[in-house]
Amino acid sequence: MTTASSTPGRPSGALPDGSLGELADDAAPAAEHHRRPLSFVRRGSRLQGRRQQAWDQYAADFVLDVPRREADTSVDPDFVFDPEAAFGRKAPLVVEIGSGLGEAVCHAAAQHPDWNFLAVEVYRPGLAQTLLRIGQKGLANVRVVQANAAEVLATMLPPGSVAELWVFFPDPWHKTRHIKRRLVQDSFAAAAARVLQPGGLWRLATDWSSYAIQMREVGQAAAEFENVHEGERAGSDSPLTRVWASGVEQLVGGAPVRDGRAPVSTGNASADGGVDTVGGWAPRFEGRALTSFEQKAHKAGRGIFDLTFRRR
Ligand SMILES: C[S@@+](CC[C@H](N)C(=O)[O-])C[C@H]1O[C@@H](n2cnc3c(N)ncnc32)[C@H](O)[C@@H]1O
Repeated sequence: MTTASSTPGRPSGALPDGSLGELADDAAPAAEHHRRPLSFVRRGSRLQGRRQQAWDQYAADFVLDVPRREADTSVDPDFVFDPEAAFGRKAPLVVEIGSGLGEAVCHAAAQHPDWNFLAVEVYRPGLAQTLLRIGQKGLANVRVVQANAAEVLATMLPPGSVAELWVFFPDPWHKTRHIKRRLVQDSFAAAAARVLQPGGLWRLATDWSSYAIQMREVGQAAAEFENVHEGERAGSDSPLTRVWASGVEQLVGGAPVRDGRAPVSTGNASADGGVDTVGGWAPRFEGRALTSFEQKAHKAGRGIFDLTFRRR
């Protein structure tokens, strides 16, 4: 395996600073939807110090060299990943989308040396940090790819090749005008269904109630999935009821919402006055390491929502 391209490209439609700007996704034709980098804005890809060293030392063995289409995070739609060739063995494949600094994927890979793990992330410093962890832990069962998850799911992964798909703390895009950028929406569920094997699990977690509700709706609306915890943790046992009652999401940056301004999270009101009668929440996934994102959420007193859907 060779390293992924180290020359940052620019997605078509991107601004000179590499960001997509406010109008870029509005301008995208519908057919191009899955390959538009809607869910992320480009951040610096420069590596320094230990991260650069880790990249130099480990990228050749652990970073997938995928053919690109237009940007350094795109994947040529004709490219199909061969897990057996990449890992040198046949084993259940776990794919983590938006793996960040690699905390969850590397922890799980150390716990399950008999499984293969693929970390999908657009942020190069995050991947370099993941390589650092791979090296420190001496892991042989992790590969990483710098790529837009939507394309990985739509074309790169073979159908039915994934045993578990993980999406932990995806960017919440909580402002109403940004909600369309969220990763987990109907098109994502269809792509997840394509890659998961029958009986395979799609695990999700978020600390944003409005995203949690959206995830629950997306999963329950997809005919290919069943909620493993249908109806569980409803009413006073629901993390949603607790968050609604706590008012924690009525804060912006720790301060109360100013008059006339929308609360951070939308959709907080329900017809029955703030009790979640639907439920369907999973217990906290014990295989998920406590990432820095989740720690920050705990510190701020935010609720954590877990969901698990099974591919029919
Ligand atoms: C809030 S962070 C959470 C990281 C990690 N899952 C955790 O719990 O610590 C979300 C991550 O998703 C990545 N991301 C966002 N959109 C993505 C996409 N379309 N494809 C791949 N990664 C994406 C971001 O770069 C970011 O690192």
